[in-house]
Amino acid sequence: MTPDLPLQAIGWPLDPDGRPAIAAWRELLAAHPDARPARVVEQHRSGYVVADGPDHSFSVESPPEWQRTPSYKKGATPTEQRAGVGDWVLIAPSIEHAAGKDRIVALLPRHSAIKRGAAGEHYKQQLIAANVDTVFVVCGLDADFNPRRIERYLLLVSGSGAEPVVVLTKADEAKDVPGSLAALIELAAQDIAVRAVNARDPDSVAALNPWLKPGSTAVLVGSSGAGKSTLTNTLLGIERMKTGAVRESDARGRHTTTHRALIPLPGGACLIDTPGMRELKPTGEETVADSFADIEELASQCKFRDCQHAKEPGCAVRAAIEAGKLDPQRFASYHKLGGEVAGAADRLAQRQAENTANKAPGRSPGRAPAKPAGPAPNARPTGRKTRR
Ligand SMILES: Nc1nc2c(ncn2[C@@H]2O[C@H](COP(=O)(O)OP(=O)(O)OP(=O)(O)O)[C@@H](O)[C@H]2O)c(=O)[nH]1
Ligand SMILES: [Zn+2]
Repeated sequence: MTPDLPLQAIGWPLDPDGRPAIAAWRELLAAHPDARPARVVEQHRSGYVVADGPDHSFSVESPPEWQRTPSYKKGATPTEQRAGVGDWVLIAPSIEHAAGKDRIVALLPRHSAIKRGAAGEHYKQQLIAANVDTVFVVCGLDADFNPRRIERYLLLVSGSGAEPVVVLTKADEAKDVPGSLAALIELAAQDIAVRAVNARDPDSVAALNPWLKPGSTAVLVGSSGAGKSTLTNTLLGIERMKTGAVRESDARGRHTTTHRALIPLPGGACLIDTPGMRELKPTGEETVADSFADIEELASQCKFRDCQHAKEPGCAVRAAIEAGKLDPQRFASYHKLGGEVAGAADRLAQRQAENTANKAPGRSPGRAPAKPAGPAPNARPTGRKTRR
């Protein structure tokens, strides 16, 4: 079987026999004999732009159930279950559209998903990118340098199925690169790669090549001005993204696109650039213990198994802080993020309970009980007290 070269160039995974590497994808393809795969490269409010090769992208219609407002009470598809940038979809000619526009007929299951909690009163998740192998957490070695924000990104990436790599830009202008690297020493202990680069210099950016193998997909996340567009340009070798320029709003004066373009790189990898994200709320699905394994390890040595690491005698965490072995700010971050994840997990569980209640036959939509059945997907940092 001839491999689908254009598809492979935008990340379509094939097994050695030339078949889609994921069994569920093969099944969906078999179930939709008239459809063909394409990858979402841009998401707009009205529909999607998909690609079936590195040089061919076109707009398609979304399924009707994705066009409704995502209200769980009305049974519309939740936002995170609709396609986002990086998703693989099956497309087929739309019957209503004589013009020949294709329509998305299926969303192929994701092998990874980077998500965050969306701003707003109601619990919502927002997909940042799907089917990503590597997440480059980009942070400048200037005034933007902030280990706490990096921790927050790493928490969101934990459990996504993608590998995080911390990319510190502006190394050429930084005064104290070793000092900044030392502030991230816990990451190295967790086997998270950290690379300091000059994003404008191709030789320096080549340090990221191990994560940019042909067929792989990487996403750049980081705050505005961190150097994501600069990195993209250097990797592309051309002036593609408008570096440093403020992205314009459309004619109606509002942003109607979530601009997250998927860009094929000359070396055969794909890159997804995200706009700078100001808010990084956990979804409640994260595992704080994974991102703070160093603190969890210390906590396992505390005298009391339900130690809050406050004033208890025999607290190994406080002892480590006092001995200068644990950064008190990292501990504060652990506490803060732990509380946020637990809060989001409660809201997620409540939403799931409401969803179940509304789907139950003979029930009119209404408020679900405050304490839902079933386990919350996550625990507070102190939640381990019952486990020892
Ligand atoms: N000297 C130096 N300047 C850099 C480096 N990386 C980025 N810059 C500069 O920093 C500014 C912001 O970089 P951008 O690439 O636009 O940042 P961004 O992350 O894409 O920002 P948003 O598009 O707002 O999300 C630009 O003026 C870049 O030229 C670097 O490694 N070294
Ligand atoms: Zn303790």
